[in-house]
Amino acid sequence: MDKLEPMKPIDVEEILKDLDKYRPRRRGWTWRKKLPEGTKIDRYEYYQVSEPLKKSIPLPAAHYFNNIDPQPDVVITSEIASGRFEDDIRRMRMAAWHGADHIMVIRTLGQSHFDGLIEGTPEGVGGIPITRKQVRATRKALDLIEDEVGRPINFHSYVSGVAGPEIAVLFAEEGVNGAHQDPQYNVLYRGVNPVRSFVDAAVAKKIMAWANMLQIDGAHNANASAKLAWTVMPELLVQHGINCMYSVKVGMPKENIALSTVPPVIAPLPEMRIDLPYAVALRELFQGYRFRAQMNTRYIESDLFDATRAHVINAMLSRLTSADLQSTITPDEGRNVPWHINSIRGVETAKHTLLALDGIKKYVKIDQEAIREKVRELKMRAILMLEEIIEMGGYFEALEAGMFVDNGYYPERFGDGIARKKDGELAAGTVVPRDHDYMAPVCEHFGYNNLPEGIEKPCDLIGGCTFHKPEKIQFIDELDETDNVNLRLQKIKDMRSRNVIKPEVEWFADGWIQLDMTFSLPEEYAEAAALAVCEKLGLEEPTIIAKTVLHPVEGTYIELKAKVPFEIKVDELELPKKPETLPEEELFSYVEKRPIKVVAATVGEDEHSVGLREVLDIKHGGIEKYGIKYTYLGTSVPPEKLIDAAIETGADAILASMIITHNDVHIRNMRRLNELAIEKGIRDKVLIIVGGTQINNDLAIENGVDAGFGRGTKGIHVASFIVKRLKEKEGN
Ligand SMILES: Cc1ncc(COP(=O)(O)O)c(/C=N/CCC[C@H](N)C(=O)O)c1O
Repeated sequence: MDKLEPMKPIDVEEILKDLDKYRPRRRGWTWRKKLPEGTKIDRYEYYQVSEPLKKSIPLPAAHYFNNIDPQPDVVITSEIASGRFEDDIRRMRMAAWHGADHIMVIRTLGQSHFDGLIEGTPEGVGGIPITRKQVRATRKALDLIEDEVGRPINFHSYVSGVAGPEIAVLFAEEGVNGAHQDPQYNVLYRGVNPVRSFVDAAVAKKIMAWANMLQIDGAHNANASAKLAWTVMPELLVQHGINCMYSVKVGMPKENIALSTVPPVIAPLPEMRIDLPYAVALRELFQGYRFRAQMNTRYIESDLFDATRAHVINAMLSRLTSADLQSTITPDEGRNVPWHINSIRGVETAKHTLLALDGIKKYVKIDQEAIREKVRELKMRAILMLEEIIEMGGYFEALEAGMFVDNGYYPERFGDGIARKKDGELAAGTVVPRDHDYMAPVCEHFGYNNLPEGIEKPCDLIGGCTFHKPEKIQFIDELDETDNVNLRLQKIKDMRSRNVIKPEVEWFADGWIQLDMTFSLPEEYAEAAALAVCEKLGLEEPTIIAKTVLHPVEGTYIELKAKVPFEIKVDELELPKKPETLPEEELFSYVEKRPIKVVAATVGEDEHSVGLREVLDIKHGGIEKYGIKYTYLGTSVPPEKLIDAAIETGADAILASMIITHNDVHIRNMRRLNELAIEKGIRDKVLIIVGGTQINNDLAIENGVDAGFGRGTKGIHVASFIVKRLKEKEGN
């Protein structure tokens, strides 16, 4: 398959075909192609955008502006890790269409403790088992997806754990474009021996540098682990410094070294006043490096709205300072492994906020004087901490003394840091000094290597290594016949062959749905009541995933997930009838011969007019475009007035917009219009057409009018209906 069928799901079996022969089309990271300042998109000016996509899904409000879908200059990450790569691939396509060009896959739980590579396609827990087959299939799928959207997509995972160097080689061989690599992560959060971690990191970083991979460091983990994250701000600067310098010393170019920066706090703290000086200090200290911004997972609760607000603030911080990547931790990380919808919501939030703040620095500047003192203080604290680390004898000694992730605001110390023994922890004593005659005939190998004189590259000694002779790569297909993608695809094939479907949240037809409900009960009763509702609905495994106390006794909002016990037969689905439209030429010529007049208004106490104006005005392709003349009476017009106007103007049709449906007021207004037209003796002379977001044709006809148009109605739909009816009544 050399390209995706536009309106067909990705065929995973096609992806898996000839995987042993697949070679990555490129190596290394790709940045977005920035457009010049003042670039016009439609009639609007932008200052921080990049080349547009060929295919994409714009933001919800784009349809007001000719459906433009500007792409910010900043790379946007979608973090995907359902545990099944065949479903991850589908979500990657969704995310790419919404504007993500950096796909990051979390690894299955504990992969950092596997001391070798794993093979095949087992299902993961909390993330995907990174294996050669999974990496290759995913990169091959991303090739197709990037061709479909028209922009390179960066595939990213993690080089850590006791098999870090092996993972780095795998990624370099398979064209992975970016990876987290920070030895401090191994030490502090995976309990790997410090010396082993740093030696492995040097080996891995050299390979990543050769593959031109972007590196993200692990500083964010400190303020995602500390009890009070703002207190580790000085340490974050130190951690970034350690990993940056170590990476430069190994030979990594600065433009490939991204500092992973997440804001230390969140509301109810005055987050911008605390986070902004930190963000400014970081960018001043690390000029020339890259910045990967990300909201702080530390504070993500299960409230999607709160997580989204945090996300907006973080992207705003990026625009007020600078960012090269904006990572979108899915807002649901606080409640379950990311679901499709929440991965997409995360990408939309980043894109929306970055566009909303496009060029904001033209009007809003940081008052460098006002912020100077705070920035200076943070730098001083970090420098003092570095000096003390040196006095303690260096990094490993400071580590043993528990200097890191201590909750004291340095130099304050609480003594609750994470201490790791230089000669202890996982894989202690496994670093063996290289003998004088040590020689490894492989390329990009860090450190002492007693190579013979005159060879062009080390692997010439063995006729090529896997970096220069990829045909030497050993591709293993599957090792576990009970846990692999072929078995999982069986279920998908079976359902597709029977043309049945189930709802899903992360895996194909996994059966899960999300419900929310509100009870006028205190929270514990509301939770019990919500579960009871699910039981009565016959749903399985109802589980509460979030709740909001609206008031201790007045009300509680509950969100649940539950499984549906049935399948839906796709063939039996009744698709809503699309409003028929006549060819535009036919509309123009009919109205030219037979002039049409309408009266239009938003009836009742309804002030919404945008939708109706779109249906009327030539600017939006409204009925005016076809020569139909309209008299617009405005908003909150009583039905009586609309009928009188129809009589005065001899209108052929009445267009009544009804957005408010509270207490069925829209239904009462429909019936009223019909009754009044009958009373005034014009019912057979005038078409009554109603419209609104909650309106549908059946409802309209049931309540005595001639047609009802819902969300997304355009002028051509209404013009076609009027002309069709007049033709039926008066002949051609
Ligand atoms: C420097 C480093 N190395 C390895 C791993 C992963 O390591 P394991 O495979 O889980 O052992 C991590 C993970 N960070 C948390 C998730 C990513 C976050 N959502 C982010 O986008 O930054 C890490 O930070």
